Amino acid sequence: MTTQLQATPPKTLRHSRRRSAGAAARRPMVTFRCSAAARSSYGITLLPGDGIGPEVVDVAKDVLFVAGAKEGVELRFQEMLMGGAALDAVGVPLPDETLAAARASDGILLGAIGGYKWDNNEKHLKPETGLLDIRSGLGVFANLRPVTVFPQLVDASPLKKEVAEGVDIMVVRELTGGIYFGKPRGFGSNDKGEETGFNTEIYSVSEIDRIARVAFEVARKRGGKLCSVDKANVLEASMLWRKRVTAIASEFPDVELSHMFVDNAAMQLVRNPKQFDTIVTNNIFGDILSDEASMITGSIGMLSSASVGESGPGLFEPIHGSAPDIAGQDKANPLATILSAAMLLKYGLGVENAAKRIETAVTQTLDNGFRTGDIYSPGTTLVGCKRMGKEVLKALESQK
Ligand SMILES: NC(=O)C1=CN([C@@H]2O[C@H](COP(=O)(O)OP(=O)(O)OC[C@H]3O[C@@H](n4cnc5c(N)ncnc54)[C@H](O)[C@@H]3O)[C@@H](O)[C@H]2O)C=CC1
Ligand SMILES: CC(C)CC(=O)C(=O)O
Ligand SMILES: [Mg+2]
Repeated sequence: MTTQLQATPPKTLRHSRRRSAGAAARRPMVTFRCSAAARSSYGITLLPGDGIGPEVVDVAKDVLFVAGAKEGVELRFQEMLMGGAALDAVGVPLPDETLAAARASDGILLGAIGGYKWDNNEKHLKPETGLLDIRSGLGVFANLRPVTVFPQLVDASPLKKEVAEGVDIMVVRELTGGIYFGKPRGFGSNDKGEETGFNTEIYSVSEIDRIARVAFEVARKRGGKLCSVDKANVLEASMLWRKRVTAIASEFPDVELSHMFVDNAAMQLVRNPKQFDTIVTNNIFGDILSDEASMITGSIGMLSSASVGESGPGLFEPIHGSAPDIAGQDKANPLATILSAAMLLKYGLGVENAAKRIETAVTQTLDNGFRTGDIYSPGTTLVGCKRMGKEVLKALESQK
């Protein structure tokens, strides 16, 4: 299935202008939609990465291919090196060829990167640096992480049934700014000669405004409620964040905006997650809160994500890491990556019917009682990563 890719990537976000009068109406608005002309053939870059990454991508690739074919869409795959696998093969975590191939493709499906072997590498030779570089290299500043409790998995959640059931949150995480990218950063020493390590949390107005607009757009299409999570009681970067999110709210009078400090948000997600509809937050808070929120659904192995920018292909990946503790044992839950493939079809290519097919096949597989270890509960059938993939494929193939 691996072939050469064609260029002409679709735009995943586009700027448009409202036609009505008024200052707010004249401001550019980011619209979260695919603007690609419908085509029948797309090139997808696969970045399996490390640990369980290749296991889950292998499974999701087949599901993606079949879902596309069912809708008359041909998907051509090209696998590229990334993360520790790239370090071992060519000495860098993000080879130029990988970034070029990703940019020239129509969508990117990434597994996960990282592992003990590279943990003590210098910063520029860490798999994680490759991940940050591809996100910024593609300009995918908006990371959407849906937190959806499948009714079949309510018992897998560590929360009480009445707290977990029906939870449906979209976390919109800023992905290419903040403390993961801020300068100065590094190691130094203080006036006592003690070694120090430091990073910088920094956001500009334009970075906040664009992620806020995406989040308001997303909230508008969902339950109309947006909660902005920050630490504006302490951090200057958060004070600016809150000021700008509040200012952008005037462009979206139909969306109800609230603000919450991140420490409270972490607590509220466990106490009463159903109070949230859409959450917008910075890079590091979004990283941490989405891992926390994943457990409401039963497992981190259930959470997919879509990362999109103003133009160019989107990056689609499960929110989990390379899980070295279970790698190579066929224990990984591939559903987060399979659902990321569905997001690729929906947000990346605009082939919404194919995305729905995958979602239906996942639901069917859970209805049929198949569970990997992380979402297992008594009375269900314990399967490995490969078998789970086969069951999803079977459900997909049985669709008309
Ligand atoms: N996007 C990425 O590629 C990410 C990479 N990482 C990297 O991954 C490596 C491991 O990091 P950890 O902190 O252990 O986080 P992790 O997300 O890899 O694993 C945390 C725990 O969740 C379990 N888990 C994760 N995904 C699972 C799945 N699909 N099915 C079943 N169980 C699953 C793991 O077995 C582990 O017990 C590190 O090198 C880290 O830097 C971490 C997060 C994101
Ligand atoms: C490995 C980090 C760079 C990122 C991360 O944990 C994430 O994006 O979820
Ligand atoms: Mg993370």
